[in-house]
Order: sequence, then structure tokens, then C-alpha cells
Amino acid sequence: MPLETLDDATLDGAAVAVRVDVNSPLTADGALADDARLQAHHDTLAELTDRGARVAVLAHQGRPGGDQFSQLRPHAERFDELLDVPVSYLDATYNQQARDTVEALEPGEAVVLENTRFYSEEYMELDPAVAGGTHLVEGLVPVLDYYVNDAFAAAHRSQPSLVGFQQHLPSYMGRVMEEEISVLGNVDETPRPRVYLLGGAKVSDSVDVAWDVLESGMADQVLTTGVVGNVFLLADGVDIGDASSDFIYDQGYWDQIDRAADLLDAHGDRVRFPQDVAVERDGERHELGLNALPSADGEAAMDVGSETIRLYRSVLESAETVILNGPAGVFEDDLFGRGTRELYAAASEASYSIVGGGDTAAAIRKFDLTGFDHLSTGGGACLRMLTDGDLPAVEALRNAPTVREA
Ligand SMILES: Nc1ncnc2c1ncn2[C@@H]1O[C@H](COP(=O)(O)OP(=O)(O)OP(=O)(O)O)[C@@H](O)[C@H]1O
Ligand SMILES: O=C(O)[C@H](O)COP(=O)(O)O
Repeated sequence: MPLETLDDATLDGAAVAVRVDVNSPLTADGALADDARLQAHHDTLAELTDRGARVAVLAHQGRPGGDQFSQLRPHAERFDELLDVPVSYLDATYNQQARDTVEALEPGEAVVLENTRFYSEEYMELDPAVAGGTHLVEGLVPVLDYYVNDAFAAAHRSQPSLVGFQQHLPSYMGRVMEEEISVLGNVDETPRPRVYLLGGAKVSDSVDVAWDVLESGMADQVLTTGVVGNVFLLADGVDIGDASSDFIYDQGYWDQIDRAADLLDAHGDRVRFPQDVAVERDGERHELGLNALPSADGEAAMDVGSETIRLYRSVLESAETVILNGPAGVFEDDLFGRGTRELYAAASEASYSIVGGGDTAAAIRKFDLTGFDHLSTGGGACLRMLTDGDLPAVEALRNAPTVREA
């Protein structure tokens, strides 16, 4: 089934649940530290309210037990500032009070319901049919006409608010979802040479992507940086020292070293790993070539070094398409931002560039970089989309009933 967009929906007076992804960094006192994800959904919410929908916003924040797990009041207040229509907040999600509030909405009004993950079923990966029978979904469906999914960044999760409503209601992509699918679903049409710059700390996701794009022929080159680069150094037999190795072990990525070694055996001519690294010594950035590793002082490799930057820049300069995910180093620390800043700047010069990842986007903002063609709102979702294709929430949209069937 083709995916339906807001162009296909008759919204005037309709009660619409819209799932967004506004999962954002919070300050110690619970305020939003960054509203980029809220801004990204502005156009979808503005269109829904402008076209007379009565809008119930569903979203999660953080993970149960984590320090970023909180109410959505700050998000609702920020939406109220960003949008031209009133946006209220309700500390309930699917009970009678929530149903009454949604039913009482006037056309063009919106309410942000409480964090979906306050309910245990929401934090489970469920088969869509089971998700359709959860309390959250069954509680809200009676007061809704349509469901809109704009939460691309969470679309790799098969959780009730992401896949359950599509079992009951005519469902549409929001504008963020539509744009992400149209760009990331057509990566294979972007010009060659196509280079993947993979860094950051989610090693198994990046090794998955590297395997997939090298095996399928999608990538002409894969450049590795960050913790991912350190894993490839270990895979090549370089002793990067206990501090960096222990970090990889503690994060549960030890088994990825063998997968990286197999990848080097199979496609070593198209995979690059760092030729030098940066460590902190006496409070300064200090660079070490591979022959100086492991460092006698046991410092951790926190960034790629100048020689790696030079080599990678030359590859990036000859690329037509660059797909970038994950920072090249601990960019949050001024000593180790250089690899990320310089490699991202080179990537932004390519004819076509795609960026995915929350920390990656934060680095781009920190270094004031511009010129990228597509900044994905997703991290894990973007990577999954680049490998497995359809995401569970998108698949559920494809299978949703049409207006006539509902
Ligand atoms: N050499 C390194 N050692 C330790 N941490 C590193 C290193 N290089 C990068 N990092 C860390 O990796 C983190 C970002 O990795 P991650 O894979 O989460 O990025 P992302 O894909 O942009 O974000 P997300 O998937 O969470 O949206 C940053 O906090 C950065 O400090
Ligand atoms: O930030 C994200 O990647 C999405 O909001 C998904 O969050 P999750 O990884 O906690 O499911």
C-alpha cells in the first residue's frame, strides 16, 4: 500500500492523534536544553491546526529509570510559544480525563498528552496487532478520527503509540516523516562516489551499516572515526591501550572487533581507519601515530589526529555524496572537537550530503556548520533506514485501514 500524506486527509473538525518525537536533552532542573526536535515538527502541527484539526500530541521523553525521563509540560509550553494557536498540556494520556479533553478540543486547538512511556506497555517492542490492543491505544481510539505519525526518529521502535493506532484508524505520515522517507529511502539514487563517514559510540549499529553498504555496493568508501574507528584499529591488530579498550569492553562492544576484522578481510580496500589519534596529556591535546600506541601514559584515544584528518579530507573532497553519522571524537571537549569540525566541514562541501544522529546534529550546531542537504531528525532510525529499509512504524502506516475501510 502506498503511504498516505497529509495531502490525502480531510482534516477540518477531525480529532487527530499525532505522534511526534520531541525526546530532547534536559537541563538538571528539567527544562529543555535544546528544542531542535520541537522546531522540526512545527510545520506538521501548524498545518494540522491551520486546517482545522483538533490535535492530541503524543510523545515520549527519556527512558524509564533514566535521568531524562520526565513529564512533557516543558515540551507543551515550548509548542505553545512556537505555534500561533493555543497548545495546552494534560498530565494524563489515555484515561477518561484524556478522552474528555480531546473531545472538548475546538478545531485548531492542540493538547500535549503525558509522556507515553509513563505506561509500561509503551516501553515494550510489540507486534503491531498486539500494540493495537494496548490500554493506551484502546483508551484513545474512541475519541479519534485519524492518526498521524511524524515521529521518524522513533520509527524503528515497535511500541504502541508508534504502531498500534494504525490497526484501527486511517493513518498518515506527517511532514517530517514524509521528508525523511523520501530522502533516506532514495539514498541509492545519490551520485557516486558515495562515502560513508561513520563515527560516534554506537559501534554495533555502525558496523551493521558498514557491512550492509559495502556488501550491497552502496558505498565506495567507508571512513571510520570515534569509538567505531578505535574498534577497527583493534580489528587491525593495533594495541590502542587499556583506557580505550576497556571503554569498548564496558560498552559491550568486544564482539564487534571480530566483525570489524571480517569486514576488513572482505572489503579492506574500501574501509579506512585512523592513522593517528589524539589524547590528553598535561591538559593539552597531544597526537600519537599508530607506532606510538599504546601510549606509555595510558591515555584514551579521544579524537582522530591530523594525519587522519588530512587523509579523510582528501577522500571527502573527491566524494559526490557523503553520508555521515556519529562524531569523530569527544567533540563536547574543546581539546577533541577538531576531527569532527574539520571532517564535517569537508563533508558539507560534497554535492550531496546526508547527516543522521542526535549528537551529530549537536556537533553541527556547536561548530556552526552549514551546507548539508539533509539533516535527519533520527539517529538509530536513520541508521536502520539506511540498512533494513522499512521501519516498523512505517510498515504499520502502509497497512493502516483507508478512510473507506475504517
Ligand atoms: N574516541 C571516542 N571515545 C569516547 N567517546 C567518543 C569518541 N568519539 C566520539 N565519542 C562520543 O560519541 C558520542 C556520540 O555517539 P553516537 O553514536 O550516540 O552519535 P549519534 O549517532 O550522533 O547520536 P544518536 O544515535 O544518539 O542520535 C558523543 O557523546 C562523543 O563524545
Ligand atoms: O532519541 C531517539 O533516538 C528516539 O527518540 C528513540 O528513543 P529511544 O532510543 O529511547 O527509543
